[in-house]
Amino acid sequence: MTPAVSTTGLTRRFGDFTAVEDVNLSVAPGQFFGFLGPNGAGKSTTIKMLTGLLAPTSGSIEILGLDAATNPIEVKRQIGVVPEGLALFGRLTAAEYLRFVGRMYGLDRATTADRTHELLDFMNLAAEPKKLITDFSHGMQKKLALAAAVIHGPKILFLDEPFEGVDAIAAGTLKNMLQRMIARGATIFLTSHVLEIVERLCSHIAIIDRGRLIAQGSLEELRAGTKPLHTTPNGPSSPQHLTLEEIFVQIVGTQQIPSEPTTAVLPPPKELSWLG
Ligand SMILES: Nc1ncnc2c1ncn2[C@@H]1O[C@H](COP(=O)(O)OP(=O)(O)OP(=O)(O)O)[C@@H](O)[C@H]1O
Repeated sequence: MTPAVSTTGLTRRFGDFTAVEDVNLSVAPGQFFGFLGPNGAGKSTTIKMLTGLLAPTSGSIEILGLDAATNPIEVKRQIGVVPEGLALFGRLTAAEYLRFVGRMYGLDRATTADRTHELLDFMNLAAEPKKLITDFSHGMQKKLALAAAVIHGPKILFLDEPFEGVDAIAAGTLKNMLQRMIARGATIFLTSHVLEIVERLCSHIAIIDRGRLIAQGSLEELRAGTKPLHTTPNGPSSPQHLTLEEIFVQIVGTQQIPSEPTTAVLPPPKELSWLG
């Protein structure tokens, strides 16, 4: 089966510093994929390259079998992105912003209006229609960024630290949306430095440390430590027979694994029939 995302020898240097080195990732369609690693490991740099925001120094990226370097427009049609900095337009209202994004993706006016309405409702952002995005809380901005990332019904969604600074209720709404997309066959690639988030949501995981991929596999394989973990040929020694937590503690060098916001409260299910 053609992978949803695959990279070969993906490398990014900033001057003399190598932020991402020889990363070979493979994400199958329909996977909820967690890209885990401590601060500064290279997660954002990798996701920026996967989404066309940053050019690799070397190596290649394929999205749904398309070479990302030679098919940038087609790739952008198939993906949605919530980047680290959210990249919203602060002087617009949420509805104005979603309408703008929908039209940018080539949706017709009626479809854009319908989806804008549905998404604002789903994300509980419909109560203050005149409020400017700049006056939104961080959690509201994250929800809006996710709404904008899915308005065109992408097959793959990339999220850089989607739960960072988000309260339990907003986190519940975000998770609800992501699980809905997975149920409809979409692929999700999220970065996090929080083991708990990745363990709870993701079916497959890769772990990056100091720019190098040190593990990749299904959650069960990595948790059990029964299957040798994938390592890059010249990478660090294979962390075999360790649980995911032990691997992560080894990387981060502390038992103080950051914890997720408290239990999520899911809003009642609503229909977003075009999603996924
Ligand atoms: N534009 C840049 N110029 C120079 N160095 C950079 C640049 N962008 C990232 N880096 C460096 O590359 C390394 C990886 O950064 P990156 O943001 O990818 O890490 P991360 O895993 O996403 O970390 P965090 O969890 O803290 O967001 C860091 O040492 C960072 O300082």
